[in-house]
Amino acid sequence: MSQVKDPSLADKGKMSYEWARDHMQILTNTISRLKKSQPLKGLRIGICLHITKETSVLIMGAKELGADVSACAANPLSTQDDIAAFLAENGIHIYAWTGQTPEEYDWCIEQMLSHKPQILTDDGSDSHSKIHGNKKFASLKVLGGTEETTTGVIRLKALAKEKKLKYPVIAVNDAYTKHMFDNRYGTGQSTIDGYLRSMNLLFAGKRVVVAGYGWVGRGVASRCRGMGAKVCVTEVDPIRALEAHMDGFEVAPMSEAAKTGEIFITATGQTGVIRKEHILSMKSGAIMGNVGHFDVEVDAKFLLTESKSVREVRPNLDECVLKNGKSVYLVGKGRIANLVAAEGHPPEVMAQSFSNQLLSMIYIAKNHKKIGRNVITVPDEIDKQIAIDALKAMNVNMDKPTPAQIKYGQSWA
Ligand SMILES: NC(=O)c1ccc[n+]([C@@H]2O[C@H](COP(=O)([O-])OP(=O)(O)OC[C@H]3O[C@@H](n4cnc5c(N)ncnc54)[C@H](O)[C@@H]3O)[C@@H](O)[C@H]2O)c1
Repeated sequence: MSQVKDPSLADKGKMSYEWARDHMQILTNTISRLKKSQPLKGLRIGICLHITKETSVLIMGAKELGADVSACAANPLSTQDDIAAFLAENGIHIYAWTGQTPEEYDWCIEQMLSHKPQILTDDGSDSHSKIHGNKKFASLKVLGGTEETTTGVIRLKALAKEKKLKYPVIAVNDAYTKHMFDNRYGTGQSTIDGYLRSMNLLFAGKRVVVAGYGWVGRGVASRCRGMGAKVCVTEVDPIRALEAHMDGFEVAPMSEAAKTGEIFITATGQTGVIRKEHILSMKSGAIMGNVGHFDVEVDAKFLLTESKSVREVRPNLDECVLKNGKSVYLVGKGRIANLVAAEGHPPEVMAQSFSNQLLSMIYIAKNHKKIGRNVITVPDEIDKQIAIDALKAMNVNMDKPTPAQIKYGQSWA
């Protein structure tokens, strides 16, 4: 029995699903192409992803290809309740609502796992981690899994390194057609969206500090610059710091950037990036938040429990009056702001990510015995095909190398 916030939102969810579906041509074309052969027939698929309108297109697609799907959210605050209601009405076993307590979040993952998924798709690896760390699920026979995000891939690779990984996993995040586009352009745009919905202040002329210049950080920094902000990047990797410098951004340590920044966005996947000492040195009025996977980048606990007072001044924006008398602001409780304060990535970019997900599920179904207990990347032919499909969907034509060029490219003389 599914559990969602309000089943009466299903009609609204249907409209949202249709809007996303109609802008996810790459994915819907793939689903139509494969529908006849039913490559997921009879398979139980477990999904632990952000329950958004784009995810509903993936879930309904897996169902159309024959799967029995159970689902839960990959974050306690990111579920779109109308979409969850729509999925429940359409035969998906779903356990998701927005505003979950940590206990409810955990319970929902366990409910999803109680359907005994044979293929498990995760974003952040909380469900993969549960299978590996909780005796209750030790007997589950998972054929293989997929993982959507950088942080989840890091956790799975750590398991594989300790030789504890129980089944093969495809690191969907590592496909070119995923991280170069979703992490960069998807998060770039939806971060601006989340911050605007929460604070609705002007970016132009503001000093924005972006922590991390990986795929996400690059996208966020470039979109903030596009909005007219003066962007400063903080990094710990010398090559990425150099790249940010040559891309024309100021680069500084957080201890310096904290004193002058007006808006802060963390995108590192690391813990303790904006700490108490940074927060205390900020200017009154500073706004901070995080778009990395977990809520460990900004010290939200300090802000929310050790401030003189805390009040929600706008949706997803807490004003924290510090003991030093300054007021600073936290977006979305320090959780993934582009999903908590906005709707996550736009459908066109998720069509690429979720085509990778769907084709990886099918690959696992066919090849799980061959892969072994490893984390592998999305096969090259799938990645390239998605790029070709994406170009087609966007009406972009490219050149083909001539036979002479192919020969020249393979010669040494
Ligand atoms: N919000 C979203 O929708 C979304 C989408 C994709 C990925 N993510 C998440 O965002 C995070 C970053 O992903 P990515 O793909 O950019 O990873 P990445 O590995 O490409 O980049 C992370 C960068 O952060 C830097 N870094 C690490 N510690 C730092 C510190 N203390 N200070 C400053 N910089 C530091 C690293 O050197 C690296 O350059 C991950 O948690 C990932 O799961 C979120």
